[in-house]
This record gives sequence, C-alpha cells and structure tokens, in this order.
Amino acid sequence: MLRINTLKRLTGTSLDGLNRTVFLTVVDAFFASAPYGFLYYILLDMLSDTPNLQHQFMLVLGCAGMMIVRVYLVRIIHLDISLIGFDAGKKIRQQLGEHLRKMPMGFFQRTDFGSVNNTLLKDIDMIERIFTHLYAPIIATTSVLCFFALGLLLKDWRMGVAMMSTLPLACLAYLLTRAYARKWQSHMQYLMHQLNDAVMEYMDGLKELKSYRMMGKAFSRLDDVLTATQQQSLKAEKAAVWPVYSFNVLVEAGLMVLLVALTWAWLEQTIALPEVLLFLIAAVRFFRPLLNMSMFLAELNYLDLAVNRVNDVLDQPTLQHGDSQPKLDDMTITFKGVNFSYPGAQQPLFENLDLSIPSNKVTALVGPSGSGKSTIASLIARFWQLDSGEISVGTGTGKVDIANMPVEYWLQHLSIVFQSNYIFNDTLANNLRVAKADASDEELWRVIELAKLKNLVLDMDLGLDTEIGAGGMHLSGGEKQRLSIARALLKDAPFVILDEATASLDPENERDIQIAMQALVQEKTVLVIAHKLTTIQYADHILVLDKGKIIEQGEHCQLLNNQSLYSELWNLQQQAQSWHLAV
Ligand SMILES: Nc1ncnc2c1ncn2[C@@H]1O[C@H](COP(=O)(O)OP(=O)(O)OP(=O)(O)O)[C@@H](O)[C@H]1O
Repeated sequence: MLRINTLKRLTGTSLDGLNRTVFLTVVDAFFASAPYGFLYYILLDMLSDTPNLQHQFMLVLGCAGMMIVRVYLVRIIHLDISLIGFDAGKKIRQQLGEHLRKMPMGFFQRTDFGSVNNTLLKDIDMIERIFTHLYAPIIATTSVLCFFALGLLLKDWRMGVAMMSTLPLACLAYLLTRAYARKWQSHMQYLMHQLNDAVMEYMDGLKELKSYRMMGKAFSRLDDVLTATQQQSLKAEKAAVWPVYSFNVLVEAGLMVLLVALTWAWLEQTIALPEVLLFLIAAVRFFRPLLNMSMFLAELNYLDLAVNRVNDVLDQPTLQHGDSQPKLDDMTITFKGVNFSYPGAQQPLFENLDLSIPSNKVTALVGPSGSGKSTIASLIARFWQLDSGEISVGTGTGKVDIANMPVEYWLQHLSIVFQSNYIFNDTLANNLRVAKADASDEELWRVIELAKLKNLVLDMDLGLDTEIGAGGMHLSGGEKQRLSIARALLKDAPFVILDEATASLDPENERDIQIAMQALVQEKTVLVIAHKLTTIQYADHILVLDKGKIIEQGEHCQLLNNQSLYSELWNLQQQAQSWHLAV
C-alpha cells in the first residue's frame, strides 16, 4: 500500500530498519487493541452475580501495564520512522542531484526551473513528510482494524459482519471517486508549477518590466496564471473531498447496520448485555481509525503524484559517456561529421561539421550572430548530447572521443570564461575556490594579482573573506569578468575557452581583462569566441563560421586577402568605429 518498492528504488537503498519498525508498530497496535478484550471481561465480571473486585483490579492493572509498554514502543517507533524518513529524503535528494548533474542542458531548457525546483524541494519534502508522519499511523491503523475485526468476528460473527457490511462499498466508492480527484490534484500541481515559474520570471525580469511599465496586472502571464489558479483551486478542493466524503459516509452507515443488528439480536434474546456493550464500545474504537484511514489515503494520492514527478526526472536520459581516463598531453580538438540540433529546433544547426583546433595555439572562432559559435564551445564542454558524429581530443593513436571519458574527468581539462559568469552568494575566497577547492591563500592572491583584482580586494574590509554576490558586495560587470578569469587561472586547465569574454566592456576594463587573459592563455590551447575582430587578429588560427558551417580558415592577413565573409565583417567593424549617435 505504501509503495515501499517505489521508495526503495527512489532512495536506492533497502530503507534500513523498516522491518523492525513495522514489527514494533504491529506489536503496538496489538497492545492498543488488547485492553478492549480486558474490558469485556471486566464488564462480564461487573454484570455477574458475584463480582470479583480483585479479578477486575488485575485486569485494570494489565491494561495499565500495556499502556506503559506502549509509551516506550511509540517513542521508539516515532524516532525510528523519523530517522528512516529523513534518511530517505536525503538519499532521494542526493540521487536527484546526481542525476541532474549528468543531464544535458536540454533538460533545463525544456523544463522550467520552477518545476525542477518544485520537485527538488516540495515533492521530496512531501515524500519525506508522508513517510515520517503517515507510514507508522497507516500500519498501526491497519493492524488495529485487523485485530478488532478478527476479535469481534470470533466473539459474534453476526455482529462483526454487520459492523463491516458497508466496508466493501466504501472502498469501491473511494476507488471510483479517487480517479476524478487525482485528475484535479494533478492539474492543480501543474498550475502551481506554472505559478512558480511565472513568479520567478517576474522577479528575474523586474528591471525590464519596470522600464516598460509592465508591472502588476500589465504582466499578463503572471496575472492569467494567478486567476486560473484561484478559479481552479476551488474546483480541485471540491473534487478532493469526494473520495474522503463518500468513504466516510458509507463506513458510518456500517454503524447503523450494527445498531439494527444489535437491537434485533437483543429482541430475539440471542445476545447478552456484555456483548452488546462490547460491540457498542468497540464500534467507536473501530470506526474512528477507519475514518482516519480515508484522510491517510487522500494524502497518499499526493505521495503518488510527488513520486511520479521525481520518477519523471530520474527517467530522463543522462549524457552518454564512457569510463576511459587517459592522460591527455595533446589538446588538439577535432570535430568529425558532427550533427547537432537544439531540442525542438526546426532544422539542425550543424550538419556534418568538421573542424580542428590545434594544440597549444590560440584559435579564434568568428562569424555572424547566430552562426553557432557558442554552441561549438558548449559541445566541447559536453553541455549537450551530439545527434551523431565525434568530437575527439589528441592526435594519432592518442586520439580519444571526448564522449568516451566521464564528463567530470573531461571537464577537469577545460577552463571556460563566459560573457556573463555566475557569482555565488559566498565569500570572495570561496567563489575562487570553486575552481580548486584546496587552493591556499597564496595561490588565491597570485591569481587575484594576475586578474587585475588586487586593488579591489585590498579595498575590501574583509579581503578574501568579503561576502560577494546576492548577500554581500556586488561587483561590476568587468569585476565579475576578471573574477571568472581568476577562477580559470586557478584551475590552470590545459584547454581554455573564452566565449565573448571581453564583449560589452569599457576600454579600461577591456585593457585589464586583456592583460589578465594573457596570463591565462600562456602555454595553453585556447579557443576564443569574439565579435570584435580586432581582439583576435593576432590569433594563430581563425575559423570563420556561417550558418553552422566553417566557410573559411587561416590567419588574419590570409583571410583579409580572401575577400570573403571575414574581410566583409572586418571592413564593417572598421567603419563602425567612426559611427556616433547624433541628435
Ligand atoms: N539553448 C538553445 N536552445 C535552442 N536554440 C538555441 C539555443 N542556443 C542557441 N540556439 C540557437 O542556435 C543558433 C546558434 O546559436 P549560438 O549562440 O551558438 O550562436 P552564436 O554564433 O554564438 O551567436 P552570438 O554571436 O549572437 O552569441 C541560433 O540560431 C540560436 O537561436
């Protein structure tokens, strides 16, 4: 009932200690039910012609003893199940995190961040909560019901049957209405994800929305989702009531049947007073947990939905990779017959693309906007899965398909500086140590100096320990850029990718960054992606890309002489330098 196998699959473990907890819960349920048997004998004794006080006292003492044992048992069960639940939650989070790490960027593009966020936080929290709060009560309630049903059937099968006569009908009604409620619950979850995404998008785009006077209702996507969520949640609430409501009404109808049966048997004189009293008391004890059970079952619907969403993420294919970890001395990168399309794109971006990036040289990749430059860098960094073809590193017999190595191993050989780089909400030192966890302070200062950040850090009160990012000091675009160059310097990887690293910077910043980059690219294999051709004119090798194809390659002078796309772009940029805005 509790989909333990599914949870075992999600946690990837055997949920240690669960069997002991189940056993203790059943024992506890027995101790919870047994006093009702004692009560019957107390009643019998009380109503007999010769009541025996000592006998009754012993029975009461027996009940008290069971209660004391139960206090101890309940404490152990609660502790055990909490530990198992938290551990399961931790393991599911770890497993999901590990899986997400191995997934191509395409997943994050197709799936809104809000949904991933919801699955990582809310869904797992739901699984953990249901596990820690519902697992033991459900087993306990089921066991109590079984003990009671068995005891009462043995005592007087006619009354037992009467009491449980409506149960099959209640279960049937529950199952029939559950499908309807589930449809709504699932729709509501979808709307909540949409709402989450719309709120995140609203917050992210606040600056743009403000500048275009699109705040509040004017941002219709958020407004539409808010209205839809409000309208539909009422319907969903109504739908969710049906399984619980129909189950409860039909179960309670069993009490009526019992009363009729008891009255009939009493009039027929086929039942004695102690039995009548016993069944009346037991009915209260029997129906209450049964009604609780319907609430538990309703909660289990949410568990199913949460588990399905976690499974959806876990079933997404990860990036294919091999296990080979060769020593890579030659960093020549070769694309051979590479085919690649973005998910959902109408046509492939690269068809049969061949190119080569020589080792220990600076190669520049230029071309019009949208020609595919950044995608080439992303494919080298294994952010995406190729449709077909091969990207290899090395030459001759030492050549290795980068897909044959674990992604992490391959990424150890790369440093990438993007145009916009992420700054973690942490200290400056920790932001740098992302590149090398065990770097000493001396190493940090060395790269800070090379990245032209020394004066900035010296001006900070706490130096390397200054909080930067969201919770601390905010850095300018140029400072962030130099910080990411410092990170790359610290990593000291043999292959460096600079993707528009100097775009949109002022001349002073650009000069500082050029100096920092000179330090970064020393004796490395470098791929520079740049719009501004002046920044790459001295590159050893220039690849000109247009609409996903390499249409020219060579050195700057050679390409100028070709009088083709490169020289066209060069001339346009030279002319652009004399442009100015006039009013
Ligand atoms: N994540 C993505 N999902 C879908 N399509 C994408 C994605 N990234 C880029 N594209 C598309 O692929 C094509 C190549 O994009 P890419 O960013 O590689 O070009 P680029 O040459 O680097 O452009 P720019 O110089 O403007 O940065 C473009 O048509 C772009 O719209």
